Amino acid sequence: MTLIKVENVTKEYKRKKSSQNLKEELLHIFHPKYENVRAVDNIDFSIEEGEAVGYIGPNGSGKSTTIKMLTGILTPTKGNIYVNNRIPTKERRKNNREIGVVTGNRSLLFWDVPVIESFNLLQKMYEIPSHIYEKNLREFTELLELHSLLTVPERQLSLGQRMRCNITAAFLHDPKIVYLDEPTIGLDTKSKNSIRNFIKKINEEKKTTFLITSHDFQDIEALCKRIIVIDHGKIILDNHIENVRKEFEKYKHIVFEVDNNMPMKLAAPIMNGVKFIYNDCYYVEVEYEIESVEAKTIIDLVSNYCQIKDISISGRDIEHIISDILYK
Ligand SMILES: Nc1ncnc2c1ncn2[C@@H]1O[C@H](COP(=O)(O)OP(=O)(O)OP(=O)(O)O)[C@@H](O)[C@H]1O
Repeated sequence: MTLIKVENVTKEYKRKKSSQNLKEELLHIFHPKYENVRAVDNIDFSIEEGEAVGYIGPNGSGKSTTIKMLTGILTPTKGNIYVNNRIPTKERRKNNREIGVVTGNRSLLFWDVPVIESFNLLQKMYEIPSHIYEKNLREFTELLELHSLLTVPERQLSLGQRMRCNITAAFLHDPKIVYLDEPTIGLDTKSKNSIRNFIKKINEEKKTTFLITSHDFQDIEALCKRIIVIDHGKIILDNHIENVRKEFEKYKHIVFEVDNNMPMKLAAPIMNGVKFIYNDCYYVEVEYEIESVEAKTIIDLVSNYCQIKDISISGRDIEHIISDILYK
């Protein structure tokens, strides 16, 4: 079932025009001039129930604007958005009950009261039946290790602790869809892993649908099978990560563990599509173009010069592939 449908959506902001000189600046105080900024430009996509989709793009490409339209905070300038068959801006209250939103820079908790009090207030706001609330609270406290944090006010929590509590707050009412805007920004590896494991579990067990923006590609690779890439407000790619890898991956690396000190770079013949990246007494690293050379050819070549003890072959990570698509 399609849960999110975005059809030919454009969003323009009105922004005060900046002036070039003091005279113009003074004139603008009395007669301000405005210009339109097109943050999202005729985008189209749909997301099925239970999918976890990575929404990726450089700073200012239109990700947050899209999420704000999906949550009903902003109205599209053009086009249609349907979330669970509703127009979010027209049925905001109903929409709000079915979604959760987590952003790295806005909190769902009250600053000065113990975390558990914030959770209790959310239960009342969302009218969560007691048995569901208590079950979720118990489960999430366990998964995100919140036991010692529940009695502490938000202002006394570290960034990672605050994010774990915010994630809990966003999931207490069993939302159908969760928008995660930079959920692991500024966190250490342990906190990132704990949040990723939690999201993965909820996605798998409750079939919750996720749209995730993150500049950390490890979040995207850990959580999403599909990515949508937006640049200057336009969608430039919408595909499964594995398909993107297959389509755009041009090079692979082979690292050989060897047991002699042959200067490969000098000894091996120069081959088209093959580059010696590194070699010392123990390791040789080769980059090869997958279209023109086979891994076997390189293995045979290296084995002519060295005793090979171990081999590992790796592709380029998705971050580099996307960066090539965006910037080349
Ligand atoms: N309230 C606003 N008024 C005017 N322009 C805005 C407003 N909000 C965003 N913009 C502009 O719209 C464009 C898209 O911004 P948006 O915040 O959606 O990008 P983003 O992809 O979320 O960026 P980031 O990765 O930095 O969070 C930018 O050019 C931004 O300057």
